[in-house]
Amino acid sequence: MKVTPLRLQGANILEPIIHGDSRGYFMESYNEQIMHGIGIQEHFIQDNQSLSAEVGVLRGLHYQLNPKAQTKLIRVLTGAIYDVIVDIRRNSPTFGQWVGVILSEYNKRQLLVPKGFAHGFCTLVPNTQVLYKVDEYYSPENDRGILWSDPALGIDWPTSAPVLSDKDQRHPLLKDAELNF
Ligand SMILES: Cc1cn([C@H]2C[C@H](O)[C@@H](COP(=O)(O)OP(=O)(O)O[C@H]3O[C@H](C)C(=O)[C@H](O)[C@H]3O)O2)c(=O)[nH]c1=O
Repeated sequence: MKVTPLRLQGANILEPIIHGDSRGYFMESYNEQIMHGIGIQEHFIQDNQSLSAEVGVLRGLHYQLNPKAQTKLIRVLTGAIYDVIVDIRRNSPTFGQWVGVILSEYNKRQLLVPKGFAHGFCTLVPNTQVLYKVDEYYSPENDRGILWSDPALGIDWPTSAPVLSDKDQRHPLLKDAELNF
């Protein structure tokens, strides 16, 4: 497993070992012992999966408040996404800063998103399926969001006219968001 720290403290790109042969490939997409060996001690308790049919579907920016804040381990099964995380830890020196990475079925990269980050992605190809592990259960009462197009964030999304859920069209700006990290 190759680990590449991102410039926002605690966020990492993980690249598993791919065992290719004439049939295709095999990889251990998740191994708790290896995760613990590289310092990722979280115990993931829920797996999520989403399918986005179109290019330009944007889901986010989402997070759960403490005490139900989630660490997320994200990967793409089919297709490709531009995956974005935003540091929303009030005392962080990188508060309000974001990083974007491409995760795809081809690069098989995984993104570890620590608690205290808002997360969102935009699909780059049709029929993109995203899988992700979380270490806290879904908590609708603690589910919050930040507007994808918040000018204070200036996220360089691959489209200026994404396909959004009604909910994702109505999130507050970061300056107005409820935070407790
Ligand atoms: C997150 C979640 C949702 N749901 C239900 C709630 C809704 O009835 C339906 C769709 O939920 P939502 O529109 O929040 O799904 P996404 O827009 O894909 O949001 C997710 O994708 C972004 C990128 C994230 O980072 C979040 O983890 C997650 O919120 O699934 C559940 O039953 N369990 C869950 O864990």
